[in-house]
This record gives sequence, structure tokens and C-alpha cells, in this order.
Amino acid sequence: MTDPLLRASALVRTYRGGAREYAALRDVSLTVAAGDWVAITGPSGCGKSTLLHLLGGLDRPDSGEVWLAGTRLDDRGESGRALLRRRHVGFVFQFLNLVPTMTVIGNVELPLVLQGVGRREARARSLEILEELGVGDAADAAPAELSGGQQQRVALARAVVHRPDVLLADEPTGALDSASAEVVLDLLRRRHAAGQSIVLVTHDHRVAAAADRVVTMLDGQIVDERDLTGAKERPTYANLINLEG
Ligand SMILES: Nc1ncnc2c1ncn2[C@@H]1O[C@H](COP(=O)(O)OP(=O)(O)OP(=O)(O)O)[C@@H](O)[C@H]1O
Repeated sequence: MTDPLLRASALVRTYRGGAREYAALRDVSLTVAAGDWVAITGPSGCGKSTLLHLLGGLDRPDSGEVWLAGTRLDDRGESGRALLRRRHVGFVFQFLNLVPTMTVIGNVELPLVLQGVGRREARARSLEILEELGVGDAADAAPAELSGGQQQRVALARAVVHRPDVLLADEPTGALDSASAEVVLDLLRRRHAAGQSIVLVTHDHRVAAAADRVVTMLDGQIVDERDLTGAKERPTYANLINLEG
């Protein structure tokens, strides 16, 4: 059997501040196959962002393992994890983390430049995805000149422009009105159809419903895991009418 793209087993992560301890993850295991789309939901503070950070090697668990593309991630140092992340992962952070001193398109080009893609190609590919997300006009602006929703789409553009094996996204539609959320969802659907693996944290039911699998967390544990792929194959309402007509 081939390795899954991403495998987390028995993850435990406790935050410590002075005398206080908080068990953010308590024995979480999750497997993501190539091409899977997983949505993680659950109430505020249940550990969703912590799990996403561990899956992308931004943070390390106290115990348990994370394997990415056949390589163990969690036992590497910061630079080893950064290298793997750059190669395989696109990340949309809850706090976006756009570089304020660069233009919008400069931010989006970054992952391509880091991969050694030429300037002209990096610019063309970045502009294409910014346009796909409806923020092409803002390419030469500074991130601070954009609305929160526009910045969120720029952060998504930066996360997928280099076609990573897996997109990890923390609330990618959190700051968006419903029309912009639909634009983002369409992009995710197209990328997923093209084979992109996606793991995202969301409170948005429409985004969760578009995934193959919905994982629900509570108090640092996965309490429910639901496969929606069968549900998607059920005939749509329009098909039913046609069948009956
Ligand atoms: N660096 C930190 N130090 C101490 N406690 C932290 C830290 N990061 C997160 N926590 C705590 O760990 C718990 C889990 O946080 P996490 O951000 O993973 O939850 P979440 O489910 O993503 O929440 P939200 O939906 O509000 O973003 C929370 O109670 C949070 O306050």
C-alpha cells in the first residue's frame, strides 16, 4: 500500500504558560490521501488551528507523529520542516501573514521565486490566480490598502500559486461576504478536481459541505468523522426531476 500524503498519529499538544497548562490536542489521528478534501469543524478553542499547524510542521507535538509525503516531519528542526513545507504545502493562516512591505503580487510570487521560477513566469502565474480570485486589479497595491476580504483572497492565491501537494487553510472564507466566499469555493473546487489535496478549518457550512470528509473536533479530540463522497454522488434535485419527467 502506498503512503498517504499526510498522516498524523496520536498527536498530543499541551500549551504551557507559567503554572498553567492547556491540553489543546489530546490523541488526535488523521490521514489524508492524495486528492482528499478534508474540512475540520468544531467550536472555538477545540484545537483546530493547533492541528493544522502540526500538520504543516509550523509547530511540533509533545508526542505523536506527522508524516508528509513519505517523510517524518515532526522530528525535524525548524529549517528541515520549512524545507518540506516549501516543497509540499500551501498555507493560509488565520492571521493571513502577508508581507506588508511587498506589493500584493510580490506576496503571491514569493513561493514561486523561492522555488527558482523565473520572474516573468512567476508574475504571469501570480496575476492569473489573482484574477481568478477577483483581486487582479489590486496586484500593485500594498496589502494594507486592501479590505480584509481582499487580503484573504491574496493569502489564498499565495498558498496555491505553486500548486502544492496539500493546501492547509485556516478559515479561508472567514472574512468574506457570501459572493466572495463563493469565488473562493469555486477555486477550491477547481483545484480539488485537478487533484489538489485540501485540509481546511471552517465554520462555514457551505465550505464544509464541499469537502469529501468532515472531521468534527471537541475539546482537543476528533469526535466525529463523516464521509460525504457518497452523498455527492446521489442524484441532484434537478436530476430527479428529469428522471421523473
Ligand atoms: N500559543 C498558545 N499558548 C497558550 N494557549 C494556546 C496557544 N495557542 C492556542 N492556545 C489555546 O489552545 C486552545 C486551542 O486553540 P486553537 O487555536 O487550536 O483552537 P481553534 O479550535 O482553532 O479555535 P478558533 O476556532 O477560535 O480559532 C485554545 O483554548 C487556545 O486558547
